[in-house]
Amino acid sequence: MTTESVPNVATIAARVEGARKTYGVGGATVTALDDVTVGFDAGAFTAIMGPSGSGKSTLMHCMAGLDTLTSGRAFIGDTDLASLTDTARTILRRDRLGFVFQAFNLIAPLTAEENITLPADLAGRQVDQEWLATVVSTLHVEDRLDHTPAQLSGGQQQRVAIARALAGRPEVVFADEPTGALDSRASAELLTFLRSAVDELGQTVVMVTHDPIAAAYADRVIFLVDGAIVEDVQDPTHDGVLETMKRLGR
Ligand SMILES: Nc1ncnc2c1ncn2[C@@H]1O[C@H](COP(=O)(O)OP(=O)(O)OP(=O)(O)O)[C@@H](O)[C@H]1O
Repeated sequence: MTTESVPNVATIAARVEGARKTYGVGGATVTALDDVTVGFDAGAFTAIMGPSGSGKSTLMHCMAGLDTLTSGRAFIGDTDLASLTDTARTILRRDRLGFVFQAFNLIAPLTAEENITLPADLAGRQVDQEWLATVVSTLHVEDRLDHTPAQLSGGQQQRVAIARALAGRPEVVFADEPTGALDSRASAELLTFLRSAVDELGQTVVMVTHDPIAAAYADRVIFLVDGAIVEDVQDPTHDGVLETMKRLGR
């Protein structure tokens, strides 16, 4: 078989196969993920939605090596997370993934720039200055780099947190309710920047959200109910996402 005959499939940045996650034992067992198989394309922005308790965070945490599956497999690129020791998983998270959480988790006494380069500095890694300059200018924080978090607005702090997540040029950025603590203007700004990280910087973003407006920024939305994927929508619109949420009765 020549390479030309190999179908041109998109690269999958992260995926789970037959993922199950249960908590507790005996009668008190909760099934958080119930046989989920899904892949997330590299260079795409995917949202994960679903009602409270449907398994969104569990799916993200198991894919990002923050938690382990009860059965099934989780991969970052070609790396099977179950094949790694705890230490190797920690290093994979540090070196290959980026995280944006609802709480910005910026370090107060450090400047924006020091916060952005902290993960690389802790790992003893060189920061790619050219990439860093592109990231900070895409996020419009280049004139705020010597400010401390207290001197920045909430939206600016969140952009610095995104710059920190992107600084190591991660294979996947996992964002858990990144707009949860922001007003609508700062949310729109943040989502626009996540969109540019995908469109202009070629990054891969997977975002958990409850917000149909936020989900409409994504290329694709998957909906979870009771730990299973019930809808998988390409090019979502705000109205379409609302309609799906209504149809799912949540
Ligand atoms: N550490 C845990 N121990 C026991 N049960 C848990 C634990 N973590 C999650 N669960 C249960 O697993 C199910 C899925 O939880 P998960 O946090 O993934 O849902 P979610 O969709 O992210 O919810 P939310 O939108 O409220 O954050 C829920 O029933 C939850 O109560």
